[in-house]
Amino acid sequence: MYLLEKAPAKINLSLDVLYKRPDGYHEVEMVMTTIDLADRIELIVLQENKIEIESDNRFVPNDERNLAYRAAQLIKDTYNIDKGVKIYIDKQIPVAAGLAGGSSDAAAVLRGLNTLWELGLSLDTLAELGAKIGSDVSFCVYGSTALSTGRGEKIKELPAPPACWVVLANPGVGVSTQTIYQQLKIEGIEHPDTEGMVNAIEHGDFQSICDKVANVLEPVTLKLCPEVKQIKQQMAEAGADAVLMSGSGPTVFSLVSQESRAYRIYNSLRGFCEQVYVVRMLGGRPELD
Ligand SMILES: C[C@](O)(CO)[C@H](O)COP(=O)(O)OP(=O)(O)OC[C@H]1O[C@@H](n2ccc(N)nc2=O)[C@H](O)[C@@H]1O
Ligand SMILES: Nc1ncnc2c1ncn2[C@@H]1O[C@H](COP(=O)(O)OP(=O)(O)OP(=O)(O)O)[C@@H](O)[C@H]1O
Repeated sequence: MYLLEKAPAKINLSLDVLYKRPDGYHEVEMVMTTIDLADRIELIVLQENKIEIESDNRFVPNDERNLAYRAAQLIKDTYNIDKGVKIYIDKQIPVAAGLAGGSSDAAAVLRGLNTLWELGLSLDTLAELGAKIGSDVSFCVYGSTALSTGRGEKIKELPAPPACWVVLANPGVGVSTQTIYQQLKIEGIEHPDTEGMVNAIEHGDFQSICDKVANVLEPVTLKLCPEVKQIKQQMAEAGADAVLMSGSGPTVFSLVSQESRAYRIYNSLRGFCEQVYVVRMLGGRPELD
């Protein structure tokens, strides 16, 4: 038995940190949406009781450090499954880039194994399981657009933002999420207008969405990775409607209402940046089979 599952990347349209919690995590308020840059996850049921990971990307671990492996292990342990699975990861999302590649792979494995092993679990149950793997996994289980709170695992679905183009540029250096949160100084943060962003999305107001994009982790990553500033400047000069770093970075994205301008930005960054993409925002939730 075999199943193919798409694992789309996310971008943070706004990211606020409220305080550091006693458990070491940070209380956040984030608006996230999925884009059509996606890994392809192939799942093949094995009769032997083991989990195998294979990937074409040398930065992707092939053992229990892989979030996709942990997702399969969690499903097996929770529901006493004594079958195995081979997981092939066709990596399209840059690694350690602030685009939740690993989290989305894990979410795709949760959805896929739910189908393959006929477990009949709801998306809500899969999202609860996902929170045990990582803070971004619950969002990735649902996909679409959402306000995430708590440490990121509490999800309130929002309507899809107005259709637009998203240009992504990654300087080709990975950034550790843990390091960025550790170096954030909570006092003095200029908090994004999260409520305003949610309103803008609910009203389908593209201009207001562009005005309100903000990420409190951006200045922290900027210090470690000055390329982020250069990419932002170049995107703005080439005509982006909005420019922001996603998650803990270092990927920078532009929102652009017109295809021709999106390609102008893309062309201005090619050669300067290792990985540049033009994609669309996705809107809806994935269907369970
Ligand atoms: C930066 C974002 O990607 C934005 O969407 C997320 O907040 C991070 O999500 P993630 O990579 O799934 O994070 P996890 O794997 O749960 O945690 C990685 C590390 O980031 C830090 N972390 C993460 C989430 C959070 N709300 N507070 C934190 O302080 C912790 O040090 C943790 O050890
Ligand atoms: N399936 C996976 N794909 C990519 N990296 C993975 C995967 N599983 C584990 N990892 C490890 O996780 C680290 C972070 O990778 P990932 O691409 O998920 O980062 P990210 O996009 O910055 O995540 P986030 O936006 O959730 O903080 C990598 O350095 C890698 O070693």
